[in-house]
Amino acid sequence: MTTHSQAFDETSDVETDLLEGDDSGASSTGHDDYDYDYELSTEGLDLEERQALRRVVGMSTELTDISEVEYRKLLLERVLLVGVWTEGSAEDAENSLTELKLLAETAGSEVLDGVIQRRKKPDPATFIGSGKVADLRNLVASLGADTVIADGELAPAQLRNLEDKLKVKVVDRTALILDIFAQHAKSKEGKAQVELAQLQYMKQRLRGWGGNLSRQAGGRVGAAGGGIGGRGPGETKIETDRRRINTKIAKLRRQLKDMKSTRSTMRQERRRNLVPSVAIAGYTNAGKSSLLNQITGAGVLVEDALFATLDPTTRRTTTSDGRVFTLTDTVGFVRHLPHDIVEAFRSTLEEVTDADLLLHVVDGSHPDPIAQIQAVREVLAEIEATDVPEIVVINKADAADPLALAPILHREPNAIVVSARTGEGIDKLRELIEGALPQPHVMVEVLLPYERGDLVSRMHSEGSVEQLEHTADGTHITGRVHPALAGDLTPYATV
Ligand SMILES: Nc1nc2c(ncn2[C@@H]2O[C@H](COP(=O)(O)OP(=O)(O)OP(=O)(O)O)[C@@H](O)[C@H]2O)c(=O)[nH]1
Ligand SMILES: [Mg+2]
Repeated sequence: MTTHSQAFDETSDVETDLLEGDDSGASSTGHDDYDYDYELSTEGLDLEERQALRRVVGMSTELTDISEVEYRKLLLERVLLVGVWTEGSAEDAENSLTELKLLAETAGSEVLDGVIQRRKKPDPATFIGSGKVADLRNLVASLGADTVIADGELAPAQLRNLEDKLKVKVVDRTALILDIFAQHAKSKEGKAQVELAQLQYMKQRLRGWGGNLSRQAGGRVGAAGGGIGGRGPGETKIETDRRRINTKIAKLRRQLKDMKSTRSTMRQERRRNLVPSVAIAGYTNAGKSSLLNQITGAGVLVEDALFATLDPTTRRTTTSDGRVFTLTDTVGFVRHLPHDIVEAFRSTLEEVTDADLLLHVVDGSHPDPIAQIQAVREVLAEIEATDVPEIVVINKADAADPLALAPILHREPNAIVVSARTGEGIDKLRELIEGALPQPHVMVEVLLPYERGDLVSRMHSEGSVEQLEHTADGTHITGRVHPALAGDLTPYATV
C-alpha cells in the first residue's frame, strides 16, 4: 500500500475535519452542509487529490494458479470494496478496508480493488458522495465487478440508491458477515442462530423499503389507513412479507430456546459438580481454537479464515495437581459485530458470561492489536461479561514484533505473551490459569477406606490434595475441597 499511503500522509497533517471533495458542482448534490465545509476546509489541497477516490494498493486478491483464476471466475463474485474514511488515521482507514477484504475473501469473493473516500460522514443518500458514485460506476465497469461491498452498515435507502446508480449488486459489511456466518454454521443451533440474525436484518430492510413498495394487487391505497388492525385485502406486500418473517422468527426463537435449555442443563451439570470453566474469547482469527488445541490437544478446526468457529467446543483438562476444569472455544468477535448476530448468538455467548475465567486472545502480529482488544471489550460489554476475571493472552509471539507487544503489555497488566503454534509461554499460561481458577477452600483431613476409591479420585479432580498416605486402614489424605465435597467426606473426617 506504499504509494497511496504517501498520498494519505500528505493530507494527514491537515485537520481531521478535512473533507474529500465531493462534487465540484456543489449545490447540485443537495447536501449543503458538506459543500459548505468543503469550501472552507479543503482549501490548499490539490483539486485532483481531493476529488479522487483513492485506490488502496494491495487490495486485489492474489491469484497465482491459473486454474484457480478460472475456477473463481466461474463460481465467485468479483467484488469492488468501497469505504468512507471519517475518523482516525490513514492507517486505520486502510486497516479497516484490509479487514473488509479478508471478510470478502472468506465469503468466497475475488476482490478486484478497494477505494476509500474521505468525508466527514457517509452521504445519507449514497454512502459515498453522490459525485463519486459516477467514478465508482466507471471503475465497476472497467474492472468487470459484479458486486460492490460497502465498509459499513448501509441504510436501506443507501443500498437501493447505490444499486440503482451502479447497476450491480451492493452489499454492506453486516450482510457480508451474516453471509460468512451462514456459510460456516454447522450445528443445528448455529444454523438457527444465523438464520435468526439474517431475518432480523432483512426485516429492518423491509421496513425501510415500505414507503416505496407498491401495494398488492386488489389493495386500495386508503385501505391500510382504515384503522389499526384493519388488515386485509388492502395490506401492502411489505406487511405480508414482514408477517411471514415474524412467524419464522418466532419459530426460530422457540427452537433456540429448546436448544438453549439442553445446553444450560449441561452447564448446570458442570456447575453442580463445581467444575471451574474457562472461556476462550477474542477477535476472529486471533488463534482461539489453536490455543484450545495447544492446551488440551483437542483437534478443533483451525483455519486462516475469519469466523472459522461458530459453535462452542468444550474440553476438559486438568491442572498440574489434577483438578479438572473445562475450556470452551467460542465464536470470534470483530469490529462492529452486527448487533443482530450478538443477539442471535446470545445463548452461545453465555459460555463466556458464565465462565469463571476468560482467556481474551489477541493476535500480537496484527497491525493494530489494541483496536482488536477494544472491539472485543465492546462485545463483552454488550453481553454483560465484563465482570468475568480476564487474562489477556497475546498470541502469535512467533510472528509478532516484540517491540509492538510492549505497549499492549504496558496497558494490560494481566497479560501474557504466548504462541499457540510453537508452544512458547503455554506452561506459564497454564500456571496463570491455575492460579486464577476458583480455589477449593475447605480444609479436610480424612481416612478413606479402600472401597471408597471414588472419593479419593474426587479429591484429586475436584479439590487439591496436599498429603496422601496409604495406611493399613485406608488412604489418609489432607487437602482442600469445595463445601459440597467436604459434606460427602464428613463421615471419614479424622479431625
Ligand atoms: N504464526 C502463528 N500463527 C498462529 C498462531 N496461532 C494461530 N495461528 C494461525 O492463525 C490462524 C487462525 O487460527 P485459529 O485458531 O483458527 O483462530 P480462531 O481465533 O479460532 O479463529 P476464528 O474461529 O475464525 O475466529 C490459523 O491460520 C492459525 O494457524 C501462532 O501462535 N502463531
Ligand atoms: Mg476458531
